[in-house]
Amino acid sequence: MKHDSGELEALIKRLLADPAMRDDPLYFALSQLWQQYRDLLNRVERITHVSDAYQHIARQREQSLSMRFDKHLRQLEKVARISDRYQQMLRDLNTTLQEASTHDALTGLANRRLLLERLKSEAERSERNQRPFCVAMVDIDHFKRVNDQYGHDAGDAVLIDVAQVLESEVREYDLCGRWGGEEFLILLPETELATALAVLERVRDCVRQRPIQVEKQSLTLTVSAGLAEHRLDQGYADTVNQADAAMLVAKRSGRDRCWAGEAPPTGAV
Ligand SMILES: Nc1nc2c(ncn2[C@@H]2O[C@H](COP(=O)(O)OP(=O)(O)OP(=O)(O)O)[C@@H](O)[C@H]2O)c(=O)[nH]1
Repeated sequence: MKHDSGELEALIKRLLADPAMRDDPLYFALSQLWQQYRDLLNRVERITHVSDAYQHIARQREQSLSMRFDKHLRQLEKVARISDRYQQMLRDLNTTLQEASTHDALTGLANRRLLLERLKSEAERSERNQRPFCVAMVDIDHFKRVNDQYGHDAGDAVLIDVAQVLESEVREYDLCGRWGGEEFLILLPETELATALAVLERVRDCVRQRPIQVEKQSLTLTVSAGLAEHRLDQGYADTVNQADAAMLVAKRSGRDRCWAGEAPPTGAV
């Protein structure tokens, strides 16, 4: 006869509870077996319980690890964002410093330092390629009068205005910078004297054609320019000096003009 486990357990309980069974020789063996069976069951249940608890803790730990991981990830993302912003700030600052060290604060044109750097590299390039380049020195005529009559601020505004005209009139590959005071230097790479003179005549004409507003008055300004072509047997500083000397000839000749090449002997103009 086959019992299912539930029926069998109920049968054993009934037998062990029956007083008439006490004298049965199998009673002792059955009760011992029953006790062993229950002890075994208790132990299995305890082990299962411990295992369940362990798995629960492990799950919780896993969950809190992933939560901790997410939190750290968010913190790292925040740090990365701050670091990106910081690096962008440094890059901007670097650009500003670079700009300030190479450009004139008033006019925004290249400053003397950048002009000298470019003159040096242009002289080297010219030697390598055996190609000429020209340097022009441009000076505003009677600029002191503007300062004297309208004040230094008006003089500054005039410098900015003239600088804009020069910058917009030279070619893209020319470099126009402020040499100092009311003097501007234009570097014309790979250009012969005749072409440079044509560019400078156009620039000069533009300044004269464009009245500048100073304190509700319209001023007509002129510039004088001196031009020199770089020679391979001389340094770029000599070329700059020649352009300066040529500019002084233009001034002495009556201003509002360009002078190209060697200065005539003293007293000839
Ligand atoms: N407003 C202003 N004036 C400046 C600046 N730098 C130089 N100057 C003035 O530029 C004037 C130059 O005068 P001068 O060298 O006598 O030359 P000029 O009056 O232009 O006469 P010519 O060059 O002979 O035609 C001086 O009054 C300087 O003070 C500047 O940054 N701003």
